[in-house]
Amino acid sequence: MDCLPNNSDNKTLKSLSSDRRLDSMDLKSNHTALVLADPAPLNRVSSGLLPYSGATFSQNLFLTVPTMKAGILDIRASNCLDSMESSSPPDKKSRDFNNDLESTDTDVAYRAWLLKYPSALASFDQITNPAKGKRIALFLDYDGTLSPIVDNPDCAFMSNDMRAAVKNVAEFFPTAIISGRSRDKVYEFVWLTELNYAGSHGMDIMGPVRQSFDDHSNCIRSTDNQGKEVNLFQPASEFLPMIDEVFNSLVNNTKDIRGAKVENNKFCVSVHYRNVDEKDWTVVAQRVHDVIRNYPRLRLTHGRKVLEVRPVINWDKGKAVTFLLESLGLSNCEDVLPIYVGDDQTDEDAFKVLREGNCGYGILVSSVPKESNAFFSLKDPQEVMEFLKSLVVWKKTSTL
Ligand SMILES: O=P(O)(O)OC[C@H]1O[C@H](O[C@H]2O[C@H](CO)[C@@H](O)[C@H](O)[C@H]2O)[C@H](O)[C@@H](O)[C@@H]1O
Repeated sequence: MDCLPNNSDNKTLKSLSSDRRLDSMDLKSNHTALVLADPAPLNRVSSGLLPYSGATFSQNLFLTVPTMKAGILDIRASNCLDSMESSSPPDKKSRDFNNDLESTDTDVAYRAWLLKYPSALASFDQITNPAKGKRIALFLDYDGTLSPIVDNPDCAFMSNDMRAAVKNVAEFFPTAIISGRSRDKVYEFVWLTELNYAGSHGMDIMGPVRQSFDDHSNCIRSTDNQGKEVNLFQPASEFLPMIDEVFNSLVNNTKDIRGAKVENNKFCVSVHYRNVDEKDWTVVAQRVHDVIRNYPRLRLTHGRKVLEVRPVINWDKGKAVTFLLESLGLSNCEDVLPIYVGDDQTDEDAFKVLREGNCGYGILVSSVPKESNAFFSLKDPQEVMEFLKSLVVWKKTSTL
């Protein structure tokens, strides 16, 4: 693993950052266009942001998913330009291509977008005023939120400054990390015992012991790294052997594709194509399709240059937020203001829960205009850090 040590600072991380490229590519598979790219910025999205659409929730944990026609993988992301500038700065090719006029256009579009999703820094009072007399509960995504996006997923370290900011904020507010990564992996990156962790897009939650959860199916007692008794909620535990099997098949099926990387996130699998030559993206999609077509109980979603294979269950980051609020005894909206900060498509489920519950705020981390269920925005992880620091200052000086 060609990674720098865990204490690498932001400058070093920036040098590891990936190139911004034109990412759109239509992959024709029978009648349906397969498109691999980062989720599209606003001006490039035509309809539904969800890559695999058509799934509906049934009453229980399982999703009802329409049968996939053989040979058709319905990934409905639109053609898009990967312009997540904060995490994927332009490479030389793009810089040459982009002239000053385009930058100005981008700035104008971003400023216009900020009217709809105001900066959480500029609107700090708007966020904290309703929090007076309430407890703020903080939920943080990891990749692209606490650490910049880099080429090698094993090297997505957070800076020491960010770690200190998260540690400080967690002293004042109950704080949880909710990541697509396995819980163990995200803990290895964050390395703070003061937090609660949910891995595998919320399908692996470690939280405080709650007697009331003892009868909850899929909730067991366990111990954390410090030997403290905790509750472990793993709603997809029965999928573990299937996920391992699929992981091995995906590794096997993609091993000849230069740059492709398959990551085992315990209850889901990520297939990264960030480092794959664009001309081979079709092959990546086809190989993933070839594997998962044999598993009707698995579905495919789409993140930042990553295809995510996950169980068809009625569980996501939004459900994880609700579960954690309950676990932490913070589910009364009258007394609690939850704030969720995230950058990815999977974070939209959490933004939606807060928006629809009229309880708390989603903050989208993005340097490009994107449609979102969040209320506010922050440009990049650097701004996330400033926001966390501001919360601490506000709490220390607040008299309420
Ligand atoms: O929910 P998150 O904590 O945001 O995790 C989502 C995925 O993040 C990681 O992939 C992304 O970040 C990598 C490192 O910067 C980058 O190389 C990759 O292109 C991104 O998609 C992680 O590796 C995945 O397993 C997570 O599902």
